[in-house]
Amino acid sequence: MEKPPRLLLSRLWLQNRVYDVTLNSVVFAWKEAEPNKKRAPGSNWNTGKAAGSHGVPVCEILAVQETAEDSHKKNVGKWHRVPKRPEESYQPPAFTVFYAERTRQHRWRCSSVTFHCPDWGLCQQWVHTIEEQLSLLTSRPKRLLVYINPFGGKQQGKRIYEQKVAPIFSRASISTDVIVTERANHARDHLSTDADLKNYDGVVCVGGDGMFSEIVHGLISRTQSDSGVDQNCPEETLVPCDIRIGIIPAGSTDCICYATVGANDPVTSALHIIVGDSQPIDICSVHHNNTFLRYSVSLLGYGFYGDLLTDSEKKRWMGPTRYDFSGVKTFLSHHCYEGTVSFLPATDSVGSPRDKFKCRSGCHFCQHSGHLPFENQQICEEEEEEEEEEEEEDSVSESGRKDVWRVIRGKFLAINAVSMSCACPRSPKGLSPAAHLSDGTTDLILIHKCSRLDFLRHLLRHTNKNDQFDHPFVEVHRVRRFRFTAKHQEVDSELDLRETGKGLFGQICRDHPACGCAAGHSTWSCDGETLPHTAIQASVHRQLIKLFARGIEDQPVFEDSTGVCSA
Ligand SMILES: CCCCCCCCCCCCC/C=C/[C@@H](O)[C@H](COP(=O)(O)O)NC(=O)CCCCCCCCCCCCCCC
Ligand SMILES: Nc1ncnc2c1ncn2[C@@H]1O[C@H](COP(=O)(O)OP(=O)(O)O)[C@@H](O)[C@H]1O
Ligand SMILES: [Ca+2]
Repeated sequence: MEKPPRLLLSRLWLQNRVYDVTLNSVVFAWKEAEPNKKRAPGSNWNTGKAAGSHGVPVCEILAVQETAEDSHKKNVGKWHRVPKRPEESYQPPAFTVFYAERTRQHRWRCSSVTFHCPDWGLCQQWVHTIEEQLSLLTSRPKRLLVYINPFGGKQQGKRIYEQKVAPIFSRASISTDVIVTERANHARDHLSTDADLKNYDGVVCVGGDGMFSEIVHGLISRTQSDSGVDQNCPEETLVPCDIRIGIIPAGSTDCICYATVGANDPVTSALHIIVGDSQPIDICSVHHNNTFLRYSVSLLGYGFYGDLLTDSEKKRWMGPTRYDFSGVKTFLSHHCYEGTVSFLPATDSVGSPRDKFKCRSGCHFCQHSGHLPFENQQICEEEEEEEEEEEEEDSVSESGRKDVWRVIRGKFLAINAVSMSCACPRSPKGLSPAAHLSDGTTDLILIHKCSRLDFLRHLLRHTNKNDQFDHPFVEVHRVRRFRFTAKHQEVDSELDLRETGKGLFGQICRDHPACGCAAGHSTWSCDGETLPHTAIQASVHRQLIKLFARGIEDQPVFEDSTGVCSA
């Protein structure tokens, strides 16, 4: 590949050693000019191939500034390798470049390097030229609207933002308006009606998956109402949201952050926001008949995860450990639930949930997978309903494509639909390790009735390398739409859930220990919120929102465009 033209080349000092420092539009690099001299061990950083050679992609430079004011003495984030200054009072002209550095397990941190120049003119030339290159990076946000949930996770959201994130934003000259929420749905309501979104290049969510869900609901609702789209219509094609969302993890599960960045680390997330990353994300809309219920980004779960969540809500005071406590309790109760799942498999999708390879940064599947128009799917669905077949039902859509709705009746311990892997610290590979972030599909995981021991074996496989789908009682399908109806609703279809309410069904549940599965029903948990209906239909909307993320990187790879840069 042809090297971009060099913009600057100077011989400068770094820690009393002489370096040849270069800048082109892609890489800022420095190489020791006298490499044979004895050097302190461990002086390479992550991109160093040869000892004394270093490079930073321009797109990962956070800021540059003249160092006369001795900026590195300020308490800005967690800076590393603070350069030594000459002892004498005379301060030679110097500039500092702040950049994102990769460390272990997909974490990034702030780093900096300070070069001393022979004169101020050269120093200013470096600062201006680097600033000029940064100003060409148009995907970087300048103004952000930040929502902090002070009660998420371990109630550290405000502290995390103030101590770890705000200083880095300020270093990168990002201006922010910060709203600390005062009640649940404060952020959602503000975004869906009041917020003047034209003033911002992005929205930042400091909290967990539940808080992120609020932001998503606010933004999607706002976008649809601005475009005259009716969210209550399940077949409606929704309008994608323009504005990107950044997640600063400060919740209990933080799976959306973990599954899109590879770590749940506030500094890493802040750096992905600053460099202006963009990762589209699939969203699943959930309806009950023609009533919109919620959007799901991570886990839409019935049975095990629904019951677990319902129980854990009463234990919010426990913080994140409420999930482990309720997990054990729900596991021991071992309820299964009878019902019918029907789904439209993503037959035109090239991927499968059993694939060995995973969705990674720049994923080819996500970029190229298409999606069926809703009209075609609707035709198939109606034919399926008329025929009332139990097994598979085929039809040919108007486009000539063969669409297949499948219907599965059974007794389930869990029904999980995940539009992304749902990787999180509890399960680093997630509920569906090969799920894609933005391919327009969701992985539907059905755990049929089985023994406690078998279910435990299945759960344990979420924490090790074994395949959690390789059990006779587990099936997994990659789908575009699905429906669920609980057994009791099939028997008495006239029953109106809206009138009878959750209280009555709670009673039915307790009255019928669900080991027999005949009458009990569970609750759907949707990204940590419970849904008021058990009969639902869900549709995936491909790439409806965008995050300040880039997906999980396999191995950091840098272009070697100066002959200095490396991996
Ligand atoms: C035996 C160990 C089994 C470990 C199984 C771990 C599977 C974990 C999969 C987690 C998927 C998470 C999907 C994300 C959901 C979130 O959107 C959502 C909201 O998050 P927020 O509170 O941050 O706002 N979070 C949740 O719904 C919570 C899911 C919690 C999963 C914890 C599971 C613990 C299971 C423990 C079983 C113990 C069996 C022990 C038998 C002796
Ligand atoms: N100021 C607030 N007071 C009470 N609840 C809030 C507030 N702000 C947000 N919430 C709600 O708190 C819930 C949990 O938030 P989240 O940040 O996801 O934490 P966690 O991961 O611990 O569940 C969300 O459903 C959100 O709507
Ligand atoms: Ca997906």
